[in-house]
Amino acid sequence: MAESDNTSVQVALRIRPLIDNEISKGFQNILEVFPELNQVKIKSSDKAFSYNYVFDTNIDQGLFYQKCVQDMIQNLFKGYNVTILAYGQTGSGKTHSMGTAYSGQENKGVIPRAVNDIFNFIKDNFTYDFTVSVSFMELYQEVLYDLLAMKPRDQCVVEIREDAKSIIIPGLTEQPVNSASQALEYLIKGSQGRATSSTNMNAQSSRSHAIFTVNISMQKKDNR
Ligand SMILES: Nc1ncnc2c1ncn2[C@@H]1O[C@H](COP(=O)(O)OP(=O)(O)OP(=O)(O)O)[C@@H](O)[C@H]1O
Repeated sequence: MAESDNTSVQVALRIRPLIDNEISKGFQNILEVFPELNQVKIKSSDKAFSYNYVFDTNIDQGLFYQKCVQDMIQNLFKGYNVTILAYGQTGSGKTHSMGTAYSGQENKGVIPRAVNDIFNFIKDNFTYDFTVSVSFMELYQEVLYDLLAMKPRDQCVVEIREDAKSIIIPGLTEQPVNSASQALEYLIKGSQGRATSSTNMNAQSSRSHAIFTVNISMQKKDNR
């Protein structure tokens, strides 16, 4: 993944700042952070936890991406699958960090930054022809929805199947894209169709899992 070791799965802990609502209720941060050791300690106990990366509340979106995601994007062009997964309880900052609810803003998260890097790599590469497509799905209450089907929600349901080699989703929309902005338009359109409502811990909770996939095929120009 990046500088700290070469294992195929790495974990980054990002601690989000307290939001206004929490500050007004007197909530306090309970973690002591040792970024240089990639460790956190619960202040009231001796319990410490280590990760591949630990980011304190002051890390900005750009540095977060640069430190723990950007290097992985190169691996796509070496033929690897790259998965970036955000895990945490409601309100912990998954949508913010991933940029799934991107609407064109400056303070963008991982997905728009990764899409930009993918197309920058393609633009600078003259050896290969590239074909890129995107898909976007949502798992909500055990039902899988195709967020790019552009149909009424009850007609967007797709099924998960398994063939001899892999998991497949027959009928899932794959939109061909030629630029970062085109790919991000689909991210914006798809995320507008997601189920959201409030939880006790997040006024704008996603209430679901979302998977945005970028498929890249590359063919050496000489081989045609
Ligand atoms: N690093 C951060 N800096 C500033 N604000 C943040 C950060 N991370 C999250 N937030 C804010 O915290 C709130 C909750 O974040 P977010 O919606 O991303 O959580 P979530 O994990 O996706 O929650 P859910 O699972 O309920 O969808 C939002 O108001 C978001 O803007």
